[in-house]
Amino acid sequence: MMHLNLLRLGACRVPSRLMSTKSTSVEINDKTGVAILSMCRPPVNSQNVQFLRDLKSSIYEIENNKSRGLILTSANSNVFSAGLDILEMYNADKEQLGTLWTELQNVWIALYGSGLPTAAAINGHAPAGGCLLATACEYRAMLPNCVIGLNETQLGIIAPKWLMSGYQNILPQRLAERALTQGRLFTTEEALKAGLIDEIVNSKEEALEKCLNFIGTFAKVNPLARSLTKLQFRAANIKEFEKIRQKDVEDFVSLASRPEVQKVMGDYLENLKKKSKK
Ligand SMILES: CCCC/C=C\CC(=O)SCCNC(=O)CCNC(=O)[C@H](O)C(C)(C)COP(=O)(O)OP(=O)(O)OC[C@H]1O[C@@H](n2cnc3c(N)ncnc32)[C@H](O)[C@@H]1OP(=O)(O)O
Repeated sequence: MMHLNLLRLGACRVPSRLMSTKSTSVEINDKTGVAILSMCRPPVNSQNVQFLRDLKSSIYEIENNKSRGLILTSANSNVFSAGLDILEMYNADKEQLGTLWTELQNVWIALYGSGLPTAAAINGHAPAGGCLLATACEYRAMLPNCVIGLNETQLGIIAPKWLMSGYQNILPQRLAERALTQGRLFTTEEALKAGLIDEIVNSKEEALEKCLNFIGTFAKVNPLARSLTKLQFRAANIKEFEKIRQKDVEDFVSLASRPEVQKVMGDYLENLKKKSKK
């Protein structure tokens, strides 16, 4: 009887810390049952194979533990995620490129296809793969003086359709096309104006609070009805992705291993290193 009461009170249903991997940590808010998934691969949460595998397993763990929602954020102070780890794409062989891309696909489908309410507390820059993660979520709160966007064309690579779908769900077609072809990074203020983010916040705490409030708006909605409705909106993108999944890996490998694309990546990396030494 006592055990039943405890369960009703939720006292042992939700642990305060669920799981950690090498590059992620998950905390459950005891009051709300919402999971905060923090990415922690310093300095910039660049997405290598291990990081992507950790992220995927944390997302599924949160989903399987029947949390009430998922908030994605960064444990680093000024970067949400710098996107794919260019060091793992530069001078990599075809097998390594294929594995990296497959893991990026796996994370995207885990997050984009999650039935839970999802929100991104963007407490730093979110270029490329960082923007991909943020736009796979349903809501975004972001700190000022940061950038977000899909800048792939600047690296000589093309964002395939599935990768653009979060962007396309949010931005008007004309703006999305222009931003993607330009490889544009939006400042926080521009992102709010364009509708790419929902709120500008002054601290990570405020970002988390806004995300919690967003997830709280579903408190009185039947979770199954909510989740199926969300997935109806996303079904066409998911179906299309599943159809081309393998070919998409082959296309990426073929593009990313071209000498001219490797050269752009090498130069880009060198510029990044020069900038960080200044
Ligand atoms: C078909 C293809 C579709 C492709 C889909 C996804 C592709 C990608 O995700 S490609 C990755 C694109 N990412 C970027 O263009 C971001 C590059 N980084 C930055 O612009 C800045 O680092 C950032 C604004 C995120 C943060 O700026 P700072 O806080 O000033 O940090 P630093 O620039 O000094 O960087 C610190 C340190 O990290 C290294 N770094 C940064 N980004 C990456 C990265 N993506 N991969 C690997 N390494 C990265 C940077 O070189 C510095 O290293 P050190 O010089 O050794 O300190």
